[in-house]
Amino acid sequence: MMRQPGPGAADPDGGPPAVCVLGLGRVGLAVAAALASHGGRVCGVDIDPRRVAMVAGHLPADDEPGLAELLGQHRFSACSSHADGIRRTSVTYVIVPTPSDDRGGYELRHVQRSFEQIGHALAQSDEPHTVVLASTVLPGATRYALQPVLEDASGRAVGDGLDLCYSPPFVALGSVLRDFLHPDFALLGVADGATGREVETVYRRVLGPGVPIRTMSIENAELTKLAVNTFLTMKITFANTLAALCDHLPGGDVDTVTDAVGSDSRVGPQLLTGGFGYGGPCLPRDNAALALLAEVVGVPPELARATDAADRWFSAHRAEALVARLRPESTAVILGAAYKAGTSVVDASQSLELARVLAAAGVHVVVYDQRAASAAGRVLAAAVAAGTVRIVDEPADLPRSPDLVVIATTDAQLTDLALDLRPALLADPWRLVTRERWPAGTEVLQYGRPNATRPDDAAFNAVRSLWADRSESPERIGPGGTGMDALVAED
Ligand SMILES: NC(=O)C1=CN([C@@H]2O[C@H](COP(=O)(O)OP(=O)(O)OC[C@H]3O[C@@H](n4cnc5c(N)ncnc54)[C@H](O)[C@@H]3O)[C@@H](O)[C@H]2O)C=CC1
Ligand SMILES: O=C(O)[C@H]1O[C@H](OP(=O)(O)OP(=O)(O)OC[C@H]2O[C@@H](n3ccc(=O)[nH]c3=O)[C@H](O)[C@@H]2O)[C@H](O)[C@@H](O)[C@@H]1O
Repeated sequence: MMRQPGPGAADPDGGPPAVCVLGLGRVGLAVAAALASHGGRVCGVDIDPRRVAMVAGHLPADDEPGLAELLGQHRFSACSSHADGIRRTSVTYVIVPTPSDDRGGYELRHVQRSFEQIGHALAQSDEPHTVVLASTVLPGATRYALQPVLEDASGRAVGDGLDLCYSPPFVALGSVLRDFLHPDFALLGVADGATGREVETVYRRVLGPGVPIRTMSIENAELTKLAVNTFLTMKITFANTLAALCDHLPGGDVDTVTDAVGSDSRVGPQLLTGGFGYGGPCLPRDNAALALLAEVVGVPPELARATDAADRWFSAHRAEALVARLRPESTAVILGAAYKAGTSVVDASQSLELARVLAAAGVHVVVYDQRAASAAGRVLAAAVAAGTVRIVDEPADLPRSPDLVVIATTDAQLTDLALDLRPALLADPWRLVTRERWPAGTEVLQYGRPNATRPDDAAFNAVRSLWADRSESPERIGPGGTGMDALVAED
């Protein structure tokens, strides 16, 4: 094939390397905008024309803080042609979906397709190029499943003017720009010691001098990404375990405990808030992937599995407890449909799972979310069609004095709304309603604190039995009393 010289390698203004970002989704669009905001020329490419149109400001962008202001800047362009985007740049970031597969790993078909497209574009040029995978994958995938695709399609070998790196961002939805530009560290996996220089140059410019770049092998970087996410879920689940223990302790208060535990610098305070369990497009799937890797190489997978099993157990147990408090035909309002405050994303939302459980028990459920109502409607389409769940985005459409209100996310405006509704029972998993605001006539249930408005002697008795005559100790204290061991064993 005839190779054409590409204009890619150097920026015409003599600036930092020009970057192509393949995949302008929830993460890619903001990452591309962040790269362009710091002086580099960036060309985004997406197979979805609506995402391409967002870059020029022709369509409203995602509701990421700061993103709208960065669209339409002259250094940031987008197109639908992989060849155009790649040949005008010297570094290509790939941030396309890697959905979970039925074993718990990540599907690679979108990344493979992207690597083919990059390979075909690079086959036409002799210019040096660096390909950086940023999507979440299992350790080994980049080198063993994806590098051959790139080499076959380009007719070039990695190491010979073609660099391959793995560099996933640590960004949470709702703060992608901030997290990308100000991370605790940047993670850079390189094919061998001599590669990755172009990416380091990009990072040095974008991230500033204070951010360490952890450069390591591709496989170590793949594992590091997975390790951070799975460690975070373990931390959240640990906080939820403390919350469930505090439910049964006279005067228990999970925030007092986690504040103190988190102030130990070996532990740290972040993601140590007991609440509603973890959801979203990322965290719920990463333990399954780590467990799969562990199992395949013969390492105990139980730690990762137990985290997920405990998370599911807490959700199911909390939902059952609410169902037990309601009669069929009762009305329940769930405030917040997204997996966390500040986003319209409903993937693996704990709130929608609760809606399903309550509706299945015959409760009339109304879910409120200003941003996520339409996405929630798609997820709960069957229940909405059956008339068991109603989804609204206007406070005026909420029923007054329902039997139950649940404040599902930490969105500040939901607290006022919950109080206005004057429910009989108010479930406040995140303990957002301060005691002086508890409305008269409403029973308030806060996860991680004993039910102060209706003290439950049975819960305290469970603790007292620790010191009772062993013959009187209830079975539930013994192993298996919660059914958790069965859950782990089933996985
Ligand atoms: N959502 C999150 O908070 C985070 C996600 N990640 C990882 O980043 C990756 C992407 O995630 P999201 O941005 O959430 O996905 P997304 O689904 O929001 O966006 C992916 C984009 O890629 C585009 N695309 C698919 N195939 C393409 C191709 N061949 N060429 C060009 N564009 C293509 C799609 O049209 C879509 O716009 C996943 O691996 C995810 O695990 C990493 C950190 C955070
Ligand atoms: O790899 C990824 O995709 C990303 O996954 C998470 O980002 P995200 O899922 O957007 O959101 P988080 O803010 O971490 O929250 C995740 C879930 O944990 C819950 N959570 C969070 C904090 C906490 O203390 N307790 C708790 O239950 C939240 O409500 C939410 O459901 C990580 O925070 C990012 O660093 C990572 O890059």
